Amino acid sequence: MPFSSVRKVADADFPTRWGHFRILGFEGVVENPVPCQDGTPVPDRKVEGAVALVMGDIHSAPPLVRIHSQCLTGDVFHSLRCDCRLQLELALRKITEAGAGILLYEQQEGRGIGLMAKLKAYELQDQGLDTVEANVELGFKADCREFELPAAVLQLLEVEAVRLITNNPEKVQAMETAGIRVVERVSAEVPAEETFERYLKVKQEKMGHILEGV
Ligand SMILES: Nc1nc2c(ncn2[C@@H]2O[C@H](COP(=O)(O)OP(=O)(O)OP(=O)(O)O)[C@@H](O)[C@H]2O)c(=O)[nH]1
Ligand SMILES: [Zn+2]
Repeated sequence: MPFSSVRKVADADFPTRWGHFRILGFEGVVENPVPCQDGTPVPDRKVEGAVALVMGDIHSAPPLVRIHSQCLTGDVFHSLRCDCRLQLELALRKITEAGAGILLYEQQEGRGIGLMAKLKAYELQDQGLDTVEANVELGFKADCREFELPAAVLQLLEVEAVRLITNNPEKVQAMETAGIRVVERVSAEVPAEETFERYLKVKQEKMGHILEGV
């Protein structure tokens, strides 16, 4: 389900607490998106946005790249139900230390089910279901994300090979399928807090995440 058009809509200066980036905005059209929830009709096409924080020379060698999926609860409120915020910080630190890299922030909140559905999934998790079972109970797949837009953004940035910061082998596979060579997987593992230990265990056991300390 290719993007018929991906275009850069903005490119601006972006100082952060970690280091000095440029912030780029991209927009793409997904043709025939795959349905994610049982019984819910999907439009023929939808417009999606993604943000890239870019630092340094990203062309003379495969750059560090983090594809971070939106997690309002973690990224904004520093939730300790999940490891997202800590992973975001880890990635920004690694890129800054390397002096070069790309953080792609894509907007498939809640592994693509959306914010309200994710909050409903949290309710179900409070009743004992795990992160996968809760999605399924709500009629969703365990993971509804598609990574064509991040891959297309990398192609637009003329980046063909990357060192991908992730614990998720499916993300590596998704990049390779979309034509981005992953020359190295760089671990995105963060120290487990008690509040999200079980969540990590489920990601390891049911979603195949590579986690050494869990
Ligand atoms: N549906 C759902 N989404 C969640 C839950 N907890 C976190 N998320 C979302 O999960 C996404 C991040 O995916 P993860 O499974 O944590 O990690 P990943 O991106 O697959 O892999 P890494 O690259 O290793 O981080 C974000 O969009 C979060 O909003 C949950 O309990 N239910
Ligand atoms: Zn999260």
